[in-house]
Amino acid sequence: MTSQLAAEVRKTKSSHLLLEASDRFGGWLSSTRREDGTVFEHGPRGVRPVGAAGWNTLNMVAELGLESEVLPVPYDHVASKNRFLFFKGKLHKMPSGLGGVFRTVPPFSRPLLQSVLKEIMVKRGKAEDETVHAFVERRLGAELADIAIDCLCRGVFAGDCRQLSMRSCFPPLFNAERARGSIVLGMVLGTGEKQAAHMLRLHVPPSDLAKRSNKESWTQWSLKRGMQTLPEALQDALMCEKHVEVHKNVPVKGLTRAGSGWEIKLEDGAVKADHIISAIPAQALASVLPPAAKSLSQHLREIATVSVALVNLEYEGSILPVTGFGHLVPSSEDKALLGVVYDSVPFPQHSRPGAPSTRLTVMMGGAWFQEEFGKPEGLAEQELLGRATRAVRAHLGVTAEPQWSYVTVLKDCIPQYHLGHWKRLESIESSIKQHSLPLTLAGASYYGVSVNDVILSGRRAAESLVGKV
Ligand SMILES: Cc1cc2nc3c(=O)[nH]c(=O)nc-3n(C[C@H](O)[C@H](O)[C@H](O)COP(=O)(O)OP(=O)(O)OC[C@H]3O[C@@H](n4cnc5c(N)ncnc54)[C@H](O)[C@@H]3O)c2cc1C
Ligand SMILES: C=CC1=C(C)c2cc3[nH]c(cc4nc(cc5[nH]c(cc1n2)c(C)c5CCC(=O)O)C(CCC(=O)O)=C4C)c(C)c3C=C
Repeated sequence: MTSQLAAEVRKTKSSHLLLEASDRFGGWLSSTRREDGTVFEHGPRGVRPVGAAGWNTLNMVAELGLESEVLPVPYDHVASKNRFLFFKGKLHKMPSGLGGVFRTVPPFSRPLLQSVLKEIMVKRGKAEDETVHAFVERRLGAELADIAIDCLCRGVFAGDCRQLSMRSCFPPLFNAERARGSIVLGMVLGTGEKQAAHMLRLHVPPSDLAKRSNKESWTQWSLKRGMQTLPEALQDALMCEKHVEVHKNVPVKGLTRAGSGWEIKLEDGAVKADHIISAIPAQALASVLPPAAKSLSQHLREIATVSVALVNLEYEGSILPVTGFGHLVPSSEDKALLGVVYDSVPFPQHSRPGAPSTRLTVMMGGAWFQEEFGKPEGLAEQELLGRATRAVRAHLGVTAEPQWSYVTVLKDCIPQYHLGHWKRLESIESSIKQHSLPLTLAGASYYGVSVNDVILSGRRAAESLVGKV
């Protein structure tokens, strides 16, 4: 079958070939659509419409004809205003709005404003990079670092803020300190010409949909039939293109140099390419590069990933004691339990019509996966389901049994930008240059893990080649 594919590919005049190892496109964008209309997300569930990267994604959504599929969550929605922490056995609403900044909001022992004002006086750091925890502890105090930032890193990277790099995970805040000596001043005054020029280079004029997101102050959006709709629509659009071929179930097994290009080894057969855009995880790329690219492979292998155990739950009726986007759990409270998303609050349209129901997603593991669960392979679903429902009972007081559940282990699903990630990226880029490899990198392993970042990285990779076509 595959050798037939290799022969077919050689025969066609396609100038662009997309190869996907698995039986579906979209990677971690994965949604279950039940026959009764319920949608459960097993990967990302909301995309932020903010900034050039956010507009770029919405422009693509519009171009793919998905405007009518968009489910926006506006600024004044309860899911935008209410986000919780589970700390010392209790749920706490995170400070929001002006009131939340001036008042002391438990579990914090002083108003956020006090920490923010003090931040302006803190001396500028000198390190080339710093862990997220060290940076925030130095500038805003131990309490915010131990609780709020610890949670934030678990809810974006499923990662440990004591290992993650401030420079690579939160570049605007790192650059703000560098430019103005303070996060607060940097955010208020801007970080100077360098950043502005960078934004201009992005050149993302907003579509009507992106303008609408701005006008209506969306905080995030999803799609009526789930996030998986996006790669499906993209696949359909690509299949209509004359010079593009897309293939699934075709893992790239190896790469060797052939003249000025590559020979791509498939399971059975091979195809030739002038240039490769790699959108596979860094470690997967390392394992297919030729031995001559040993040092590049080594740097790619250093980009670690973590696994997440994800449990979707559906309960009969409206069973939540609070309403909001969900809650995060600091590692000091429970290392294994990262947080719970209250999916039916931001996206009630994904719930089955008729009788009320509550959909939750419990996420576990991340940077603590190995120490808490062992190897991700072969874990008992019942154990993970039990752990998830016990957390829902302890955190939310829900004693009912779920009427539907789905357990999955997402192995190596999220890259970790550990301390010194920027240096690794420099070594990777310079290795590609030094060996004149016709290779461009895209995807979550390098310059941002969000859906927006990843889509923008693909666009940039393609644009960098346009001159060569
Ligand atoms: C649980 C979870 C929740 C998340 N929540 C959000 C969120 O709310 N908002 C947000 O913006 N982001 C979120 N993210 C992050 C975001 O979803 C991911 O970072 C992003 O989808 C990664 O996309 P990617 O294309 O870089 O990588 P992947 O999705 O990993 O895709 C890589 C593809 O390469 C294929 N592949 C691998 N090896 C080969 C090979 N040898 N040959 C051919 N193909 C190969 C794989 O099969 C896969 O399809 C979340 C991630 C997870 C895991
Ligand atoms: C409330 C609980 C949350 C859990 C549990 C959670 C898990 C989780 N998230 C990611 C990756 C990303 N999440 C992102 C955005 C995001 N996540 C939550 C909450 C939880 N996430 C919220 C409220 C948001 C929106 C943030 C906002 O509006 O300010 C993103 C995108 C970040 C961006 O820059 O756009 C990513 C990436 C993983 C891997 C994960 C697993 C435990």
